[in-house]
Amino acid sequence: MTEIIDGNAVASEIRDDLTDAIETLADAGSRPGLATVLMGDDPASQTYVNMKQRDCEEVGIESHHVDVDGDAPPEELYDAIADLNDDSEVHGYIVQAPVPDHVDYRDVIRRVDPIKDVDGFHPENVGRLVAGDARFRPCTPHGVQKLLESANIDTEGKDVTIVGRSDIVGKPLANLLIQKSDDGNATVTVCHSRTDDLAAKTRNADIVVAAAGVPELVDGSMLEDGTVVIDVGVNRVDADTDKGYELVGDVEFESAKEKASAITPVPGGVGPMTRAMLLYNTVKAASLQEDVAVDLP
Ligand SMILES: Nc1nc(=O)c2c([nH]1)NC[C@@H]1CN(c3ccc(C(=O)N[C@@H](CCC(=O)O)C(=O)O)cc3)C=[N+]21
Repeated sequence: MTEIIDGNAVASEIRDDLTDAIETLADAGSRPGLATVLMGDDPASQTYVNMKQRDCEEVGIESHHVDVDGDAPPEELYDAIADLNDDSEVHGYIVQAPVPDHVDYRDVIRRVDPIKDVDGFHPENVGRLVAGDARFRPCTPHGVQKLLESANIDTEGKDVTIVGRSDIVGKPLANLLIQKSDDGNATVTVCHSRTDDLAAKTRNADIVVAAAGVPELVDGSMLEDGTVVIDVGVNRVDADTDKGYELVGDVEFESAKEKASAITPVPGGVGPMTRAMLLYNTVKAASLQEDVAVDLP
């Protein structure tokens, strides 16, 4: 039987576990604050922002939001960032990607105060992670690690094939999984659009993480029996539904499920974990800035 890993359930447990830490902070007189910044009106980004606000409410994190006009000059976004860096009620914030084409996301990230960088994208935080001294683990890779842990899937000595080399998922996840630690110790292969014979790499894997942003790129024919399959893809494809679209992963679920020992669905897999780990990083940011020790799950 293939185990369907329930990301909504694991994310809900993490939110529960975070409430203790949030109470500890409240007792010390501070409430963690998370802000989202959205430049432009990408509909997917708007959905995520709304979901994050609901998550915050549920656990007792104060949520803030800043909209920047999609046609505004980059400086307007930089000003919003400077304001958030100065705002003592905001312990963490993220600038929703993608930003409009006339803005360079790297220039944006460099302006975020690293202690408030709950995405973990600032070069200082990337460097710390690579050096094995992560301050904020990027939310999606961290969520993948927590999902594996929740399903009792040990990564030690395992062959993990990551499909996708993004700065947000593939690269940081590869770095975390090769680290000498209980949630690392894996042998990692990172594949991408120029990889020769992708199927040979996925067939060799004990664990496949699909994070390429290509709908249904990985199917059952590319997997050996017993593989653990983690689907990071959240692709909106046009469909005849109420919303006019359907959410499709980077894995062809039905055929992959026939081979997998465990698999994450889309929706309801990695997505909710990404949001839960954002709350986690926000609590950690508040703990660091307020100098109040907390127990994190
Ligand atoms: N600075 C920045 N940080 C991010 O972390 C970031 C970003 N930009 N840009 C876009 C991606 C994507 N992302 C998702 C988060 C949650 C779900 C999620 O909760 N998905 C639900 C359902 C979503 C739905 O129904 O549309 C699920 O998979 O079950 C999906 C995708 C965060 N990202």
